[in-house]
Amino acid sequence: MSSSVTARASTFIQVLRRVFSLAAPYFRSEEKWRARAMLLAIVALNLFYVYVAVLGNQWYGRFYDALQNKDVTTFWREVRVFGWIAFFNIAVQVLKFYITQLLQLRWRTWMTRSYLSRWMADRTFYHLELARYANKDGHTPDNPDQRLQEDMQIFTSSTMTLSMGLLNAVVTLLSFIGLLWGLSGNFSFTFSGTTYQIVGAMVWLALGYSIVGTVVTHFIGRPLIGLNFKQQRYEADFRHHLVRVREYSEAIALDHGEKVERGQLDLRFGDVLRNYLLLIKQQKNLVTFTSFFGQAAVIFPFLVAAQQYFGGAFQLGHLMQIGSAFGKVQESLSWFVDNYDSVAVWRATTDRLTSFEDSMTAHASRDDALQRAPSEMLQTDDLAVALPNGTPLLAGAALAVKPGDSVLLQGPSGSGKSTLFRSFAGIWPFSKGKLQVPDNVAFMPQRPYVPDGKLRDALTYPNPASNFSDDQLRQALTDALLPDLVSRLDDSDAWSQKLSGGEQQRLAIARVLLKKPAWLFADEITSALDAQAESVLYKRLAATVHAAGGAMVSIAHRAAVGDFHNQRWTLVPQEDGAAGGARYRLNTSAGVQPAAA
Ligand SMILES: Nc1ncnc2c1ncn2[C@@H]1O[C@H](COP(=O)(O)OP(=O)(O)OP(=O)(O)O)[C@@H](O)[C@H]1O
Repeated sequence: MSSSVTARASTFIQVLRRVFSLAAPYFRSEEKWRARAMLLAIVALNLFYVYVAVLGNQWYGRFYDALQNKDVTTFWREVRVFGWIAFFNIAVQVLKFYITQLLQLRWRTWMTRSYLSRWMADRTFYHLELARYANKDGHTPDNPDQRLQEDMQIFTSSTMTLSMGLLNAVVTLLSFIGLLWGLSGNFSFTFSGTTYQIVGAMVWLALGYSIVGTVVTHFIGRPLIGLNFKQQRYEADFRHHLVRVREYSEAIALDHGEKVERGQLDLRFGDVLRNYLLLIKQQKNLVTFTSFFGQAAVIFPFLVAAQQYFGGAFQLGHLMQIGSAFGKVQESLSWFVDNYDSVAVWRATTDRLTSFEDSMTAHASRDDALQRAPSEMLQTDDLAVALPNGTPLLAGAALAVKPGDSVLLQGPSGSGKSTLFRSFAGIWPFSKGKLQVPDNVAFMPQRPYVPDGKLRDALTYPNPASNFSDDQLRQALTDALLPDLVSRLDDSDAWSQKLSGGEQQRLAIARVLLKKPAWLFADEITSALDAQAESVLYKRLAATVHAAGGAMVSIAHRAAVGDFHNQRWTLVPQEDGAAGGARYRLNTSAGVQPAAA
């Protein structure tokens, strides 16, 4: 029993630590003075709110006594006093609400921006995705979009609401417990002929009542934490799949994949529903208990004090004061009971944000096994490339590309050509060895990213369109064999959906012709183009990089592409157990045998 209590206490401390490490950075940030001032104001308003409640309780005594004594003068005076109490009550509530909301909003803004910066920095967003597919153990966070959007909103608002609620409860308890102690007098009862007296009986009763309530609530509500955690995850998975259907709408429609997608959506929505049902059932039990607990608390103090009241021990005002003070003490002691559901959601959110935070921190402090150095040429030494699950793909590669070269990289599908490019680009974290890379490099992936919006922005991505003149933009489109788009620079559209595959490839080539990099790594950039366009564009690209004093390395399956290159590297399958255990070895000695190779 005691070991389980110790374990719970240490879990509770861990949760508090997590909350602190998530919350503290904002209050230490460049906005700290404003944030602390607002927090202080909210605390002060909360304290004042409790003070107004104490005044309200005293007012109860005077007002009901005036009613009982039929004292009209006091009655009207107390009505005026009530007006003031109500005025302060309302004013404090409004101010409290407004400042709390503002602080929440600022906090969320700061936190979201800071997490976004970290997520987008150092390719964290890409590496976390790679890690997630590599580790199916659930340690890497799912749905970062949800963490950045929904979880941050819940965390900041719940942390404020719950912490201020708790503060309110503690201060209310401290203020009213003394009051209740004074009001409750001694409670006496006779048992086996002996009369016992309990000092401050009402306080002890409120305490006992609330402790029982808290324990029972915790017992009934504990599964809610895990269920809420899962609920947020299932909702995010469902939303994510909907977004994928939207993104790949055309491919799905062409494949007649509606039925499969519908099945997948039903599956994910099924998870949402099943878990939600469990949540509802658990919440129903909790609501049943907390409602009973709340209702019983209304009548409980009157039942206890009735005997003394009818015996003439005190007046109606005193009885009403006892009822109200008992209510306040019990309410504050039952803070946990009333907020169990919110605490469960808040804790699940805290866990999700902590795991996101941890994986970003781990990513930032990782050791890069690939040593990169700047150079005039591309050179690798003992380069090893593996898959995210650790399977070696390529080992011991020693490569060199000098300015003026143009290299064609070939090999079976899935042999690791694109992954080798990812290593050259420094984005593949599963690479080892030494790599020297020149600057002024452009990498062209198999599937170019074409953002929605104005065509000029898509053309210059990721640089601002204002870096280039309209003439330059038009020339690049013409050179990339996209004359029809020349007049549409200011048109806004979903270009990734509207442009054909070949047009998107030509748009990516136009980007390169515009930026004029010295080094170019091109991955299947003309696979959707006809032979004539392929020939024209490769020649233009080679001329661009060579004019800038660099070189070009291309991946292409089509043998004809060999005509535009003077060297060939080939990925050749290795025997099992060959050096490094890698699946492929890179043969760089083959010359280019045009077309027929
Ligand atoms: N993010 C990833 N997670 C797990 N495996 C991956 C990932 N990316 C690539 N791979 C695997 O690495 C291997 C090499 O992939 P890569 O895309 O480099 O091949 P490729 O030679 O360029 O193929 P293709 O000619 O078909 O484009 C493949 O087996 C692929 O499944």
